[in-house]
Amino acid sequence: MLDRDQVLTALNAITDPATGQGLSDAGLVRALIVSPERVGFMLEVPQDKVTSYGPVRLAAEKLLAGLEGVRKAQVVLTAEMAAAPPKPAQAKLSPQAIDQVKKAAPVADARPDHVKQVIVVGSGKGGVGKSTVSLGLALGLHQLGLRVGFLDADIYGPSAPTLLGVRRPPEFGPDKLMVPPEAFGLKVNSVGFLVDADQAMIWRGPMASQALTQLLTQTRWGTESQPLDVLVVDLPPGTGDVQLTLTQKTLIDGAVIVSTPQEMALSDARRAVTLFGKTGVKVLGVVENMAFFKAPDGSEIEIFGRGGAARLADASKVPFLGEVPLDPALRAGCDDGRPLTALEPDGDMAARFKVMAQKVLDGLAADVGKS
Ligand SMILES: Nc1ncnc2c1ncn2[C@@H]1O[C@H](COP(=O)(O)OP(=O)(O)OP(=O)(O)O)[C@@H](O)[C@H]1O
Repeated sequence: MLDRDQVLTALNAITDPATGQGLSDAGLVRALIVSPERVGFMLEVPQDKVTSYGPVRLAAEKLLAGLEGVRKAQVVLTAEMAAAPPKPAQAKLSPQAIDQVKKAAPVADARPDHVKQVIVVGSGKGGVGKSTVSLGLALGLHQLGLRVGFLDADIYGPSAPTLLGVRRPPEFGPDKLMVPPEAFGLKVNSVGFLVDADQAMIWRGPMASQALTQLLTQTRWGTESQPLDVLVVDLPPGTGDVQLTLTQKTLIDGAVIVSTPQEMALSDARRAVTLFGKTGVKVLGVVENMAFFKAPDGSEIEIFGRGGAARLADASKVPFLGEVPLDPALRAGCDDGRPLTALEPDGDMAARFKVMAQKVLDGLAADVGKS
């Protein structure tokens, strides 16, 4: 089977009319998908040159279709995003830096098409269970009867394909939008579907931001007749440029912050609460993950301490959404692509996430339609 490098090399046989370089070398090949069924990519060109690149798109598609073993080839022509805002230092932004970025690039005032509400789930620190909690919340919202999408925006460590056991990349529809695969009732898209995890890890800020923008705006999350009620976005950890890009690309209705009980995690979570507050995003609440472990005798062992997230929420005057216990079954479900709360919708874990989902809904503007 072809690999990515072979495809990128082959695409260099087509010349970019603007630079005279091969398409790959010119950096025009984005979101390349090489799977046994198909090869495709987004040809991303400056906004004012989209029409003139029509023949290049056709040539690229023809070239891909002619490669050995390729059954289906698809090249989508897309306009480049507006220039990225001045790149803040990764992670830990000072309030002054946030203010500067805000001035440079205004906050978005619209959501992706046919999406009623967008919530983001963030954490100051990595590894605190943000993806696990995001997915639990998304499934909880779905169990409350909403149409829910799950966007894995963790560019530096996409986990949705593993968490949900979905390996199939999205197809492109006739409207050139990605049609997200569905899993456990959720519409899912992830940077992990578009690139190898190792490749995503080395992306620089602006590229990561562009990939995120494409996932957000070029996915058919809903339709006119069946709009998505809530899109849950699992952010990368930290308070860096991806978080800020998002506030510039979509209206965000609220943010949920996940923390473990340890002070180190809490101080980073506090920073995340501040970041969203500064960028005008309503903080819907804080979740304490790994709050305790329930021993076989029923006692609750507080391995990492307990209650810090509730105190943080209190001090920051935002809601405390609830505790998630440390549970080997939750971990196993994540590793196997069979989420515990979907498999046991009446279990204790599902009940916890449903309560959190309800609190999230209570915090959102009341126009989320149940359908
Ligand atoms: N409450 C829990 N009980 C048991 N295991 C958990 C729990 N929460 C998370 N885990 C496990 O901890 C690991 C890290 O979780 P997860 O990937 O959700 O964290 P994360 O904050 O999204 O990480 P990062 O963003 O740094 O990649 C995973 O193996 C997950 O299954």
